[in-house]
Amino acid sequence: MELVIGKMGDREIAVDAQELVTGRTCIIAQSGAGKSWSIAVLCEQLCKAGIGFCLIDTEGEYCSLKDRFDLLWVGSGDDCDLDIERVDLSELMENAIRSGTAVIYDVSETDMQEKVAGLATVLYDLESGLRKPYLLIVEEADKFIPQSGESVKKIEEISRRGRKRGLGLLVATQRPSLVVKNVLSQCNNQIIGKLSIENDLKAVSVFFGSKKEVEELSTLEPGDFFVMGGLMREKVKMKFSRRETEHRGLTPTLTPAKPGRQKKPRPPVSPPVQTAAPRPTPPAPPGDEAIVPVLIREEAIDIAKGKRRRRLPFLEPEERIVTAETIYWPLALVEVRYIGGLLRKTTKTASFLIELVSGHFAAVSRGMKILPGVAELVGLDETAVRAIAHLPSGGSTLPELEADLRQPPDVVKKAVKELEKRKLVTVVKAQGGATLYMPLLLHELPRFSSLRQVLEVKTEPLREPGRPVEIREADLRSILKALEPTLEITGWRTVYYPVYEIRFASADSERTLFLDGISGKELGLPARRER
Ligand SMILES: Nc1ncnc2c1ncn2[C@@H]1O[C@H](COP(=O)(O)OP(=O)(O)OP(=O)(O)O)[C@@H](O)[C@H]1O
Repeated sequence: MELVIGKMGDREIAVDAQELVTGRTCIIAQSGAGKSWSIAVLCEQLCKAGIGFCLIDTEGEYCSLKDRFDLLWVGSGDDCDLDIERVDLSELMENAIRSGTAVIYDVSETDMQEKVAGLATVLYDLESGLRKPYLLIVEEADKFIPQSGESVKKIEEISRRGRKRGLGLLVATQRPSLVVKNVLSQCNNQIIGKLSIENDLKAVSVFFGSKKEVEELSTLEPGDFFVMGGLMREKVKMKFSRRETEHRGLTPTLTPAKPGRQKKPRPPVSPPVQTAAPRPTPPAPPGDEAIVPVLIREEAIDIAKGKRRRRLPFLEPEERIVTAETIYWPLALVEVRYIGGLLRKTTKTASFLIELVSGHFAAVSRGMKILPGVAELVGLDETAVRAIAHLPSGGSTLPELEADLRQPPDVVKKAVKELEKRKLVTVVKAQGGATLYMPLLLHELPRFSSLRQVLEVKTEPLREPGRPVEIREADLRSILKALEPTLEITGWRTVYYPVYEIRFASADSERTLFLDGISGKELGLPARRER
């Protein structure tokens, strides 16, 4: 039997169902490259073909499959079919294997390791007797079978011995270099999408015949994957089909099932299993959010090792790495309104991300980019900001500036003195003896009409203190007001970004370097002692 999963140009691409269900398959791609989407497409096809599987859902994002298909959702909360804390797992899985029922095992609200270990053991033991084709799908495999740290041994055993029992394994990860090597090497089927981190490209290079193909991985679009191994007769690069059910990949919380839906009766699961007891769900207090890091500390240290300074080539670097700490850097997504347009009659909106330690703007997608923002203006008073914003590159005299700012001479003089002290203006004697004040800003001031930042990243509650915020809403408001008097801040969302702070020391000096916790690239952020 074949399952159609996508297209290569106009050609439909189908995989061998037997191989998928009883073989060992890995789906590998970086965050946002379409893993959850492709797993959902595979699940939809398996459901249509009536083939049983159990999907370990770590984010509570697959329950939308229930909108179209008859499957069991085991999890936490009233909307699930079965309460994960109370269900008799052996009974449930025996019935599911016998009847070919699909099960979503939603561990997003539980102690995942323990629940997944229990499930893997039950499935393996049951299949030792039943030997009926059934597929175990493990999302975020790097959490359960990590290269370093505690691994769910039963999953490793399934990867080695499951096939003979009819128990297949599909593991998905965004960080192949962090998954137990034995499991990936047992995967005779590979579905590999976009990857950019060097270590991960190295980890999958064994599956490719040429360096060129490995390099191509970093250029793939979301949904594009190489499919290889026993799933197909030949390696193909294809795009997964459109999903038939809603994609909730960006929503990490459990989503309630729609009321009043018409559904076919579920396959019998007997004897009846305990159902979830209603429990009160107190609203969680809104806390700070943090963007989930991709790089682990060991990798950050590896990257930092390559950045140690050396005086002479070929000699050992003289710098040591003294500390490597994860720092959560405060950012704010700011929404503003102001009067703009050609005739300055239209209300305009803009949004931007600003880091709240020094005032740089930031762009976040797969990693963070630091952009000139208002950092040079932080700490200036409102008239000084207005003065620097009004100074033309050719300079102004004090009386000209007083007229522009409509401020008395002593106020303007004070502002200019402040700018001089901060080296943001220089004083030049023009021909004829006039004193000109010329701006020395390193970067152009932001133009609001071009600011359109959105933030589409996965966040989790901030679990440790972030780097202290130094720019608050009121501080930013006074800078922005000085640049655009009609502007008002209409939205402010603080989010913390993961950064590794690496401290180097040599015999005579110390320095700090920041590495992006997602891309591993160096970030130009201010070190603590420098402020
Ligand atoms: N085959 C596809 N066709 C069209 N769009 C796709 C496809 N695959 C992925 N996308 C787009 O890419 C986005 C990200 O996909 P998805 O959530 O599956 O990524 P992911 O690899 O699971 O990310 P994460 O690891 O962060 O959960 C989707 O919201 C969707 O917009």
